[in-house]
Amino acid sequence: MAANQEEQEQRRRLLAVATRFPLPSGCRFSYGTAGFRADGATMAPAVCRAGILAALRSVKLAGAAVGIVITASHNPVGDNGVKIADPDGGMMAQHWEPFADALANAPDPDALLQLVLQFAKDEGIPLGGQDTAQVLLGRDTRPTGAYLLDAALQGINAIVGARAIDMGILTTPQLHWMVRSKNRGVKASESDYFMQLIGSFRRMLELVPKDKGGDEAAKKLIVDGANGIGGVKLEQIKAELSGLDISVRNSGKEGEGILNHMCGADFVQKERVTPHGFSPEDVGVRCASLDGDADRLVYFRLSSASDNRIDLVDGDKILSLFALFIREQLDIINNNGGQANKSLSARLGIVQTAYANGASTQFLKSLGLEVVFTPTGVKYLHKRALEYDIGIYFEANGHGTVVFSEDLISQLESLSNELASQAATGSAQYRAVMRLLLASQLINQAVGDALSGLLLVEAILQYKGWSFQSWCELYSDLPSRQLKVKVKDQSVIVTTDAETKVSQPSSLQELIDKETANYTNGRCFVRPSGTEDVVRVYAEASTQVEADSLAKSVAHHVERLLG
Ligand SMILES: CC(=O)N[C@H]1[C@@H](OP(=O)(O)O)O[C@H](CO)[C@@H](O)[C@@H]1O
Ligand SMILES: [Mg+2]
Repeated sequence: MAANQEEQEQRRRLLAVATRFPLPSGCRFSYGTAGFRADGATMAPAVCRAGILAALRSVKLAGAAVGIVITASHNPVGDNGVKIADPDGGMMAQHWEPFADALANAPDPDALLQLVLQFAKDEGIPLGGQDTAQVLLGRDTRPTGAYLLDAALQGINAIVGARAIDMGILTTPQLHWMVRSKNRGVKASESDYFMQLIGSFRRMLELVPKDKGGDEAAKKLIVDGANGIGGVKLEQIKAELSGLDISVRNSGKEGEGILNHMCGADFVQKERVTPHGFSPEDVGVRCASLDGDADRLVYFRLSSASDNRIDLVDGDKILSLFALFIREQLDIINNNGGQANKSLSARLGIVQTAYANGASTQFLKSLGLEVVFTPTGVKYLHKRALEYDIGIYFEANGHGTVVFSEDLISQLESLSNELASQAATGSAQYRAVMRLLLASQLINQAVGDALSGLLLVEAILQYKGWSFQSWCELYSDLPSRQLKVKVKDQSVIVTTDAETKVSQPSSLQELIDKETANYTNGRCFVRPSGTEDVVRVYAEASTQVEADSLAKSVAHHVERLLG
């Protein structure tokens, strides 16, 4: 096609697709903490436009694969959403979010066309060429998933030269992993993903010290699959996880229950009660809970047969376990009889948000670890973690992972080769090097992944010979309370210092300070949610009664000031 014809074709396609997916009146989409989310039945225009956006992103990045995930994570089953993964498997670069918002809210076909043409011109995106973009798509088990997949495909196909590849029904982290792998030129199918997880898990178990493993009861694990895709995938692979005896509840099977309803990681972490599908017979057994798209993981144990209380191990304690394990391996490697040529220089960093329990931060700092804070949302945490050789990040709600720098991986590889060539594969140092290399393969470095996180937790518990109880006892959580306040306009609240302080309205911060000063170990902050139409209030104090009371009084101020 001649250049002019290509341009005409590009215009025609954009106008046609925008005409097929008009924006319903009164709808306003915002790319929020984790993409666009709303009632699934209203999402098609936003998802179609996310398709256009993803294809443009791929053209901009010279045809590197970009991902689209259709999911609303832990939200109720009627909701759905869409988010875009960049070529490295992480979240879409934040400087494209204003364009994402503008595109999703373009009021009519002509406005949409002009917006795309202008943006392409400003960003230097060459439109109209052949084979210019590839977009991988995945969706969770929601009933609106197939319908929204079609909307996304139509959006992608509206960009001339773009190719859509439907990867099927997947966990969110699987799709992120596939995008990352494809762009690194390694095999990127679902079976490659499972092979990597299962293979590295098995090899980690082979490195468990002989006096630690072997306890049959410790192998028993019950997993709450939130009636979502995580349970389905775990059922598929659990027979191959030889060191573990897993049973899946809320597995997503027909008739077992509703997605995220009274179950799943968000429910367990926020409500702190036994999820649906568990019985008094499960008291004392180690349990894990995934969210609806399996990118969050928390652990718990039923405390007693007579009520529904649980002992919770949240993202902060998973992070602490990972940090201890990694630090221990680095210490073993570097404590090698002073052979400087065989040591590693690795900067280990921990990234948390203001929602991290204060006791976890104190614990990590007491180990001498560097702990930094970012605003809420994986896009911030992940980016910060990449600044270290090993960056570990977790949100308290269980979303997190570990990222390893390329440089550290090559240092580890050459150290392992060197030790192997000296017939030192039985040495403690070699085994520690291998544990780190295997952990870097087991953990999903693209994004937080409940399945890979769960396998790393299980491998570490076996390595340390720890029960759930020993893990729980790492430190005691400070009592905390989270509340949601509905206000007229949540965007009135502006925060600073990684969301720990309100800068506007300034009178609100003064009130928070005044209330907090009344409590021993009091800590409190408020911020507008990026996924729900609410203001969130978080409070911590020495007792539960005090944490509740601090949260309540601050919530009251928010209500009074913002209406
Ligand atoms: C307090 C809390 O749990 N906030 C969650 C929630 O964001 P909000 O912006 O707070 O609505 O959803 C995000 C996406 O899943 C997750 O990253 C974040 O941690
Ligand atoms: Mg999720």
